Amino acid sequence: MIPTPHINVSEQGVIAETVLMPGDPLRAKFIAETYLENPVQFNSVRNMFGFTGTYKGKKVSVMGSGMGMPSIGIYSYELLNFYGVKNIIRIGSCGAIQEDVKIRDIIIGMSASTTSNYASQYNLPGTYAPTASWPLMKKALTIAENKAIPVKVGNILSADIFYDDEPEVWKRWARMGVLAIEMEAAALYMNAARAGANAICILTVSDSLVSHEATSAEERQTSFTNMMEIALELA
Ligand SMILES: Nc1nc2c(nc(Br)n2[C@@H]2O[C@H](CO)[C@@H](O)[C@H]2O)c(=O)[nH]1
Repeated sequence: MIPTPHINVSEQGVIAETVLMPGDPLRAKFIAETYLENPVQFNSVRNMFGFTGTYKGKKVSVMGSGMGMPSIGIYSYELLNFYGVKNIIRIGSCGAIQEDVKIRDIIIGMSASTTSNYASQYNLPGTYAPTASWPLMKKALTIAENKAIPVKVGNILSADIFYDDEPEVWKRWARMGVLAIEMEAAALYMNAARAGANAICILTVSDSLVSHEATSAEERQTSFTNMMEIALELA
């Protein structure tokens, strides 16, 4: 059923089997123009830009996911179920909730706890654990090691709320060892698992709820070089 309601592509093969997904479509444009050879734009529906090009000769696509699980839930579902995408690599930003997780650190989400009800659609008789795909995790860690890029790997929280009415609620998640908060990974991991495909979430820490430090919006968009190198090599 293509084109899908949110991606205006009518042929298979226009979108690569591996798609990088930043939250911000402007960051997808920046990545395509900065890192890909011969990038071709394939989507502009609702300004959720998507591009396909090559990186070191490998075909790869990059497309914005939007903020929040409803948004990444729509785009990743269509990519995985209607466009033959096999691997989705979320590249994003997050807020640290551990003392030893500093701004600009790189985190890979081994699992994604969540406050979302996204899993309720599967009617499971228990608590599902949204988990990154091991083949992508193994390769990402090898790439990071070879490039001497330090990464922290662990449980992250995919929240539905950015401005929580109880501002200190993150401390309860921190007590459980959760490294950082973002708003997309859990839905991506569930969609990928349900589609028999692979997904991973590589994040740069752009703010800390512990130290109250934050990087500027400009820094968020352009200074994620290390994360990009891992993600592109992984693709
Ligand atoms: N809920 C939440 N999301 C965050 C935070 N820091 C960052 Br960057 N994010 C991510 O950035 C966007 C919100 O600014 C969302 O897409 C989240 O994934 C944070 O402290 N909390």
